[in-house]
Amino acid sequence: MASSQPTVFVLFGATGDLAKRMVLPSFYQLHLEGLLPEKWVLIGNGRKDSSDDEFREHVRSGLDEFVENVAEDDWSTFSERIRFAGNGFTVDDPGKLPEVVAEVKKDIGDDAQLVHYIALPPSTFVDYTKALGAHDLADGARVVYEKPFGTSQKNFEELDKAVHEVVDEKQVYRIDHFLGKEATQNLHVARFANGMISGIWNAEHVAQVQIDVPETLDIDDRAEFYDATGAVLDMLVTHLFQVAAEVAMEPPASLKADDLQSARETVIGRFRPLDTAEVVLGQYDGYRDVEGVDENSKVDTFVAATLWVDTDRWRGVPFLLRTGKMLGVSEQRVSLVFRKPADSPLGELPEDGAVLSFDLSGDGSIDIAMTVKEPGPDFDLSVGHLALPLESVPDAEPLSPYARLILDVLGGDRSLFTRPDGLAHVWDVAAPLLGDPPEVKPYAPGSMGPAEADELAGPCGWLITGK
Ligand SMILES: NC(=O)C1=CN([C@@H]2O[C@H](COP(=O)(O)OP(=O)(O)OC[C@H]3O[C@@H](n4cnc5c(N)ncnc54)[C@H](OP(=O)(O)O)[C@@H]3O)[C@@H](O)[C@H]2O)C=CC1
Ligand SMILES: O=C1O[C@H](COP(=O)(O)O)[C@@H](O)[C@H](O)[C@H]1O
Repeated sequence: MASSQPTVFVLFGATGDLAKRMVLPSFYQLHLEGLLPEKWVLIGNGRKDSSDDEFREHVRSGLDEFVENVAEDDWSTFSERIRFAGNGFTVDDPGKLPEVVAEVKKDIGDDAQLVHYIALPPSTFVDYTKALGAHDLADGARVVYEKPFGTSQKNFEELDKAVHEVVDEKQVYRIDHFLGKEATQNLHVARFANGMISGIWNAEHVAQVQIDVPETLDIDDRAEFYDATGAVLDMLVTHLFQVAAEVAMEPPASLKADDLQSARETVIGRFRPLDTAEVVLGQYDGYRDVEGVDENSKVDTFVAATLWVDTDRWRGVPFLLRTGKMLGVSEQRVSLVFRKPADSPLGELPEDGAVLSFDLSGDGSIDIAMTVKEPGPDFDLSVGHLALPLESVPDAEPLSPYARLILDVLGGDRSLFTRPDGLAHVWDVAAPLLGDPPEVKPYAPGSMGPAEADELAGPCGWLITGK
């Protein structure tokens, strides 16, 4: 639950794509489910000088697009708590924000918790952080940073320094929304709550781990952002590394924020720097024709990589990571492929005949693949599948990842947010790839990426085939 303390939520970048698609619909979900404090106000910020009503119209059109059936009563109680403070926000000129914050605090209480959500292009994070300090809006506030927290090692270090000059680490919430997914949270619950799983979560039993996030999505709406970023920075070193850390971490002392964060950040420190011979980069045919993309762009829209985790638990087990745009299928799956029993009396067994997997998409699901006798007169082996959709769990009320993470910010729980020590290691792990990337190979839209990526997966192959 969020705290009951009155809250002023300032959304920087309130007119942007992320705000419209994720943050505002999630806030609305929390409002509908009664999970927000009794007294709260959301103040949108932007560079234009829009009125409260103009911004409310903008919010409403976003909800109509991304939320099913917005009821008028619900909208009315939601919209009356929405304000807009325009004219930008810089060190030299704070625009209207300080005066609107003061007005709102007068109304809901001077002790209101201030939460700043920075949903802006990453290039602006340093300046907005400095402006928070310059205009006395940082004291005691919580500050949420969107990903990526740093666009290069140098930029990460500069941002980290700027942030810590203005706020204490305990005030900082760095979002990686893959950590907020229901099925991602179930990675450690499945493992630490179930004796049948905890004992086999290691190299003795697991032959390989696949973290596979192919997407059919293109990049049309975000061409400029994407062409400056690419799949490695957009997905691999952010979401896929964080999920790999969730799988690979040692048992935390408790599931309290500090212990869980430490377990995740410590294991990132044991990721071996990537070997570019084990990385395949790709770009889909037609990418350079997209408006906003450089006609000679060499940006990667696909990456597959083998990650090695140098701990006793995982030494020798490849973590196969893959993601890309315009592929044949959209899935988000973490799979632990188990070793075949040695000297089985059943003879040759399928490579993918024992797999525990977590579907991270939507409300999430936990699935098991196991080798069984194919029912019938003959003694043939086949692979059967069991699925546990998490929404089918009694009393389940799944939250979207953004709703989960916003709720945690309001409640002051930093367990599912990243820390700078882990992020600093991420740049070390990625350095060989960023410094000397392999050639970007072409692939056909609708395929599963360059053929070279298939070789990384070994005899098991990628479990998601797109067929
Ligand atoms: N969109 C997505 O799907 C995802 C985005 N993210 C992250 O969320 C953040 C926001 O992304 P997104 O919403 O797509 O970005 P947008 O490009 O839509 O920008 C958000 C808003 O920021 C303001 N803005 C843009 N450029 C500047 C600038 N130079 N200085 C000050 N304000 C500026 C604009 O508002 P105005 O004109 O009103 O000032 C704009 O509407 C990024 O860090 C991104 O990496 C993370 C996951 C997914
Ligand atoms: O952060 C990002 O994530 C999305 C995939 O996230 P989803 O869970 O919301 O589908 C990805 O498409 C995008 O490129 C990336 O910026």
